[in-house]
Amino acid sequence: MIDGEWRYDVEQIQSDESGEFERDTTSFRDWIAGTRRGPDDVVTDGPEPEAGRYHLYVSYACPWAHRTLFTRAVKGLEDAISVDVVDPVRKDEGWEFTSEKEGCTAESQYGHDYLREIYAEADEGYTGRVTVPVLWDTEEETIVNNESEEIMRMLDTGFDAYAENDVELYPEGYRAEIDDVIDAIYPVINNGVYRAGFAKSQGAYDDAVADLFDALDTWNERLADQRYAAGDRLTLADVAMFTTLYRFDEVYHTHFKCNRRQIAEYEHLWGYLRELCQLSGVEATLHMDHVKNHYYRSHPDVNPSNLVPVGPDPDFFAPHGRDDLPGGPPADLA
Ligand SMILES: N[C@@H](CCC(=O)N[C@@H](CS)C(=O)NCC(=O)O)C(=O)O
Repeated sequence: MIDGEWRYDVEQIQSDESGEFERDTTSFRDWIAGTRRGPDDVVTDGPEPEAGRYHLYVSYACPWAHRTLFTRAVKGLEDAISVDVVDPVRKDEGWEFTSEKEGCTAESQYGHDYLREIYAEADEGYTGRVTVPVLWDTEEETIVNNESEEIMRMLDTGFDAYAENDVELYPEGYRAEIDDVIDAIYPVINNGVYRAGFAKSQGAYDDAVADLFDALDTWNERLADQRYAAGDRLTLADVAMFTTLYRFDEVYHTHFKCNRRQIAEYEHLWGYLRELCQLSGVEATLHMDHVKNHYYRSHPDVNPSNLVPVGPDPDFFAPHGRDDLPGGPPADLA
């Protein structure tokens, strides 16, 4: 979108001169009062946390949006924060609301047909990409924030008064480690799969794949005797890791050519992924049909046939075998 106008001529996949995928930075970056940005950084101004005031726009397909849904689910914030779900397939008009399709909803605030209209509600001269997730403030009628890493922190740290579950994902004593893990895995794992899949040169692809599998090898070893990404407790670091691992074998391995190994071939990463899928509330956030339909049918440059592969159909609900490791899930999620 440029100056509030939807543009059809913008490159879907942006890259630099070496062929390396370049992700735009997001532009709505406000914070809700009382939430925690970092170990020593509690937000003092901004809109107040309230039940029923904030609304999420998500795609079930998107790993970034999935972070916000996962956080909302494990905290038990479903009644406090409402959600609209876009059509998984993104075509020329961008993210669309098609309530007749399985798992999709109408746009509940204004009855809009496209997510870009929500961006225009927030800023009629908006210039930038129209991405999910979006955290919407129904009182101020604007976008609070459209950066998943920040939204998950806000949902975790600002809404305990309205949460059904006693789950803290950014607990004292773990915060520096959580931040380190989130920062470390972003370029090589979370964005690493995109760097591989959207590379426009062999060199950029080779570098991305090498970084990605080096990181997965390291994490597989680390998770052999460590239950979660930042230690013995479930934290935001796991949320960040999870949404990429969940899509890996079905999508990134094939569609993004991250095919040195599948997650199912890594004993500890695979058990870890299964354990997270099996936490109470998480299954409702898993929509592999949306995931596969989105990736294989929304990137004509990468998959011109638009065909969606049948497999490999991993069994995320097979026993995970991690109960003997120190630590474990919060009681409300066991
Ligand atoms: N940095 C953002 C990235 C969000 C993002 O790129 N979302 C994708 C879907 S997976 C999107 O909406 N892409 C639309 C586009 O780039 O035009 C975040 O973490 O929230």
